[in-house]
Amino acid sequence: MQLLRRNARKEFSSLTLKCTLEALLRPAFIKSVRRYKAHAVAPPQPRALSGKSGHQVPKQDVRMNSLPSTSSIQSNVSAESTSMSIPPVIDIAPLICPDQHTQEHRDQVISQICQACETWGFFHVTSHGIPQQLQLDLQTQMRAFFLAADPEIRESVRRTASNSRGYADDELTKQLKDSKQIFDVGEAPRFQNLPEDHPKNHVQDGYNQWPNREHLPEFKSTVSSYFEACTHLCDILLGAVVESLGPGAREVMTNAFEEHTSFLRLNYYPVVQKSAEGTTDKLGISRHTDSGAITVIMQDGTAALEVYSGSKQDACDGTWVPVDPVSGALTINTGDMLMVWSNGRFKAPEHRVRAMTKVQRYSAPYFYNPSYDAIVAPLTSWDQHQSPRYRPIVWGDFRRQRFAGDYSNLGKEIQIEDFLI
Ligand SMILES: O=C(O)CCC(=O)C(=O)O
Ligand SMILES: [Fe+2]
Repeated sequence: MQLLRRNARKEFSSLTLKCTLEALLRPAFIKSVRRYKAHAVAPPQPRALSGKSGHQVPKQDVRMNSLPSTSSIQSNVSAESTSMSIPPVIDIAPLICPDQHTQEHRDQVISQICQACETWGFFHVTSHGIPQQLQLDLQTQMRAFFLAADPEIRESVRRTASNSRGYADDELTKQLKDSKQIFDVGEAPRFQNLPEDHPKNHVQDGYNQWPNREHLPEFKSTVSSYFEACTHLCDILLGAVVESLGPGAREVMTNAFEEHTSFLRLNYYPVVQKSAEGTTDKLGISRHTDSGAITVIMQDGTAALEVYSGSKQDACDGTWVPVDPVSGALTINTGDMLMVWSNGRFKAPEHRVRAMTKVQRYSAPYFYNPSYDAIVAPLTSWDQHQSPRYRPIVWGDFRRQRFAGDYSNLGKEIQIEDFLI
């Protein structure tokens, strides 16, 4: 583990912001236990698990994509987009550079994050420490990969039923084919002196496949750097919310993420065919919740992501609310595992992506997932009045079943509701 972290450290040597650099290098490359301690913060007051806590999600209509096409990221996001952004925008500088802020500031930020997780399950973060240049570089590589004229560049890394990592253009969400193409990559291999596809480097999700260096020389290093930066950001975000989940939660999470199985997905949404009215009934991604703990989404400047304001899975009691990109921010959402750990207090929001009818879109969600053998069960000590609402889940089993459903239509896909007590 330490060795891998040390290799990743090299990737950041070009970062310039001192605070960012320190934040990226300091805790993420030492053992998880110490990572969380390095960011230890006073717990915010636990909030009651009640529909009345926090603000209510206002109802509003789906807003159609009105942003111009952009080839570069957040800097091109229009003012119109940001003013419509309803999930909160949280400046997390006090978490990224704790030495430069007071404990009070850190506590404020943590309580904002917890409130966002309890209500929307979505928020945007600024001052997150991931350099804009790295994001721009990632977008350049995404375009180079997905738009490469030679299809063999993608075909050579196509994922299979036994290897979830690589390229796909046939992803299913809730048994529906998404109008997008993806490339998935996970943690660097354990044995770096052996090829990535060596059996010793196979994990449950498979192994990383990389396009030929001759065609895309910067792809692997850029994607790997961005992956490590997201891991570090998620360590910090989880470290922030964990204190509010009661005594013992930090240790549980620390153990659960010791051998994290996170993966980064590169999404490309091509322009789909539309009707004479200029609309489509297709979706970039159908409604779903993310199955892991936390997702960090880098959106390009094109609005299409929406969160459901309704109360129930697959219900019709809410509306689709835009989660438009915010200049300089990354978009964060909570997933099923954090919802289970928090015993339903933090929401795993249903979200979807509209299909592109005018311009193509790119996004890069990083899914922060626990160890395969982590047993995820409700932590109830933060509210003694609650009994567990979910049965314990072995993350690796849940993940395996979800991937099987994403890969081929198995009928009803496993959902977190199946674990409700
Ligand atoms: O493209 C986006 O903005 C979000 C993607 C997403 O929700 C996912 O890949 O699970
Ligand atoms: Fe998602």
